[in-house]
Amino acid sequence: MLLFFPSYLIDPQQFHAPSDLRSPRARFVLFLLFSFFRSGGYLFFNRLGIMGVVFETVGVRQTVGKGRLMASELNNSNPDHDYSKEKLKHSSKEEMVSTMTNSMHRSSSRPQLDVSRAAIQEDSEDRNPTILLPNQSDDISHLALDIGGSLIKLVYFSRHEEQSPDDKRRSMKKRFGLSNGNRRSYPILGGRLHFVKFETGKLNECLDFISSKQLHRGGIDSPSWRSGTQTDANIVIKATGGGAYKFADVLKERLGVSLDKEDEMSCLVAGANFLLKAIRHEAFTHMEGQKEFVQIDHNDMFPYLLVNVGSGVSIIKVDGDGKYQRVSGTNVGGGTFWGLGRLLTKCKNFDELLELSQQGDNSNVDMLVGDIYGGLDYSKIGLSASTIASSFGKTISETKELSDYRPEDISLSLLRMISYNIGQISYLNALRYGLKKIFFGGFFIRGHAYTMDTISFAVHFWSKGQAQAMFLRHEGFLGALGAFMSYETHGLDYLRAHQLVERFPMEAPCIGGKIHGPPLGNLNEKISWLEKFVQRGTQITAPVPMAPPGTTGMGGFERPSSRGNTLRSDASAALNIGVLHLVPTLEEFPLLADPKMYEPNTIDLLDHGELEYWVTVLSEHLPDLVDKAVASEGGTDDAKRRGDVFAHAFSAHLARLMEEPAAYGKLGLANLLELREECLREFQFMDAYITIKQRENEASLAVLPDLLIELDNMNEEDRLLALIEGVLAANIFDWGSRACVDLYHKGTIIEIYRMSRKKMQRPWRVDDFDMFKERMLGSGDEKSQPYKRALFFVDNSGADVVLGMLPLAREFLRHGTEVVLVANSLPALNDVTALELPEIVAEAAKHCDIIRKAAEAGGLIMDAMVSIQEDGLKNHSTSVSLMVAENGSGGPCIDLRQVSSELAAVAKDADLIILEGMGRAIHTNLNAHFNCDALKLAMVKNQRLAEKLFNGNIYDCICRFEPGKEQL
Ligand SMILES: CC(C)(COP(=O)(O)O)[C@@H](O)C(=O)NCCC(=O)O
Ligand SMILES: [Mn+2]
Repeated sequence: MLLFFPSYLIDPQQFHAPSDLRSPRARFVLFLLFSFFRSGGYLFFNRLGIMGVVFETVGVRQTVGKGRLMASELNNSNPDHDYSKEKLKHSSKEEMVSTMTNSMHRSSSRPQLDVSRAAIQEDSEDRNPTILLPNQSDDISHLALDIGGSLIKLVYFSRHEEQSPDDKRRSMKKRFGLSNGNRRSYPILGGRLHFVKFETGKLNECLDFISSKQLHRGGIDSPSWRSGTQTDANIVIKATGGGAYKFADVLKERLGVSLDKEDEMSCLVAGANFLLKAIRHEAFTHMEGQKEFVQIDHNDMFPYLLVNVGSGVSIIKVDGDGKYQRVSGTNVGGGTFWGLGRLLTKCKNFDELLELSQQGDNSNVDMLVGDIYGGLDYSKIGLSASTIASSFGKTISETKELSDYRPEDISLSLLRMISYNIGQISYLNALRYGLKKIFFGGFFIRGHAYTMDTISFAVHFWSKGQAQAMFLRHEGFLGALGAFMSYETHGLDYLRAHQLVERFPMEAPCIGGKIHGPPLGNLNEKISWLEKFVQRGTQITAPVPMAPPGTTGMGGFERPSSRGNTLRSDASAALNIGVLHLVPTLEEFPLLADPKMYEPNTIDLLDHGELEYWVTVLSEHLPDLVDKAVASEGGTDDAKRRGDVFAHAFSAHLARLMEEPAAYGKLGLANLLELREECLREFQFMDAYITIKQRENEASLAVLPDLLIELDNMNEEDRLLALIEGVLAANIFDWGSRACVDLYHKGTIIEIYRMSRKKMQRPWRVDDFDMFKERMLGSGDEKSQPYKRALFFVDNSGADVVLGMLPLAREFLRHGTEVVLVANSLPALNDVTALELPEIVAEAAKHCDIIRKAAEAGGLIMDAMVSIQEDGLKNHSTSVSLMVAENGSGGPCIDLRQVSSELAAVAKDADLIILEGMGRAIHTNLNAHFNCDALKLAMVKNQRLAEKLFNGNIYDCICRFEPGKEQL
């Protein structure tokens, strides 16, 4: 059998030599590293565009006196571990890392690297700067209000606080000749849209909120606010809703601002159109407790009926952007429910009333068909005995007083009366204009399952299934969003779904869009808030106990089943609105064969069993992850505190999603895994696996030269097989897999390799190697055309990239194929990032001419080494290039609907993509089709997944080769 791994890999002593500094090899590696670091450093441009150089001295770790280093020892979460010593030992390296991460962790979101890069105006080469950040556009207003009868809705914009640390990559991109393509030259905001609501009766709370965040002045960080150049008297805020008239003077008095009043209907329509076009999972149906997101065809969106259920109800026929007609309305709306409900039940607020309805039985209040017909149906006209003949009808014929009725029953009766009525009137208007699509918005609905089911039922029943009721996740914010859109400088019109990323911060599972008390200013306040929340023993997602299913009149319809579901204690928290991150540089991956049909996730988490399984896997992984995260920040008390709160926050998200899987939009495994990374970043854990990654990189780089020699001694065919085996085997080093981490505790790296290698016997579980080989090497005498450009979607640090993907890349370079290593923009588990790759490649290049020349040609070596002299680079060799591109992701999977513009640009000339690892090739993209050839390589490191997808076993390997659609 072919021994792919060099013989010294079999000897643990040897293998670990680089770490224990005893072998000549280790000394050599140290020497190389030393000279590398001595001679150079990491180049950054800070946000002002001033070049800063962070020098680094030797940063290689020692594990002196250890003969046998368990893989798990790479984990520095060992309880005996002295974090402070570790910190001291590596201070210089960590300083560097912290320089990088500090700049990075100003962003708690998906990478917005390009956005900030584009902001650098000194860039004279970009004649049409594509994106201007808000700090270049003082005139952009940041707040819009919709002041309704019951609620005030705020939409405000916050600019990205961060500027990217890696402007060196920006210059690299230029060197690749990657232009920003057909970008626009008008300003687009790079930042975040926030959605917040207050009760109108608590206007002062709302004004305090605006004032403490200085939202009316463009936010605390705005240049005009800081410089004091803007006086409040000049500030004009867009506002809509009746309160914009009623409270104009109060706002002038309290904040000194004037309101520019926008027409309410225009705002509703503008808000709805924006949401339907720009947010992928905005609209959904809700029938019998089942929520299903609806894919809106932007080319076939109009006409539709928009029903906005606020205090009153407006029914608008929408024919296009700015084209609409208010065709009807009803005065029986949310205000009616709340007003009557308050009088009749003494409830203190809308949500309390809504919650009460959960335990109600309306048949105690409503007159049913059966009450009239002696318990019988009126079947001739299709009415069952339980049909509501008359809402509140029972209360007239009896001699009871109000106090004799249960508030719960009254509340439910009211809710049903109003919901059916709205559903019915909407249907009649849809019928009147021949419309099939009815979108319901407004805060009456508040994501309340029973309300939505009731409305849906009415529409479905009366239209005999011809019309469809759909709801909007941002239901209550249509008007405020429309008012925001009316600023001429907002630049939002052109944003599309792929440029928006919705993030759910810590408080999302706890409070939704509702604000209690003063805003949380900084991380510390957030942490304290969550700690209090936890201490109070508040069950963040406490379900309300439900009354046993009661009787009842069904108002012409059968009972909507969602009534049996649990509801959150705070019904308004069911509004699942995150913060919308505007990332204008994200693009759709251009090689997707059918972007409209593309679904990144392989596993459907709508299947409750799947969701439960994956949530359990992530929960079980949590303690270990917290250990790593805390250790990565030096194990300080502050880090421990952040670690605890992170665990609480992430658990709260998981609990929320278990309760309502569609709470944050359509949920796939990729989203769940990315949520974990985002949550870590929110608590400023920027790279939990940094130490592990560095150590594995060092160990792997040390053995790379011998591996290359061994490979070079093989014939072409054997080598190709060995290379693919190498990629598959090395994918076992995955700190996100429970089984693998357990393995690292049980054996040495080498033992794990051995096991992994044994698995390499073909046929693999999916084995298209022969097809791939034929495409690469041809068959018989017929040589095949080499690929022009291959995109390597790399996965993990250490052996995976160094001993797996890099040698494979080298083989392609040898064939004359240009290679782009595509890596994460932000850290996720032990995945290698685009920022880390140039250094790794530079190290590898020291042992290999092919890599060196190609990396020089691609500008990579210069990137990691001393001088970035752009002029010098223009004359570099004619060898094929090895390049690096960031993928735009900060998770272990990849959604190809939203990739960095850099990746989109390099993809245009690619004729092969290689997706590697479980996250990118199995959890996502297993079923994706491309216009170019695709090779999907991964080891399946989860038993259940192996069984489910491949009818196989854990550690099975997948080598799937798919000729591109255009080639077929
Ligand atoms: C997070 C991962 C997708 C990373 O795998 P990779 O892409 O590195 O091959 C994978 O480790 C995973 O699915 N882990 C969770 C399942 C488990 O622990 O079995
Ligand atoms: Mn990975």
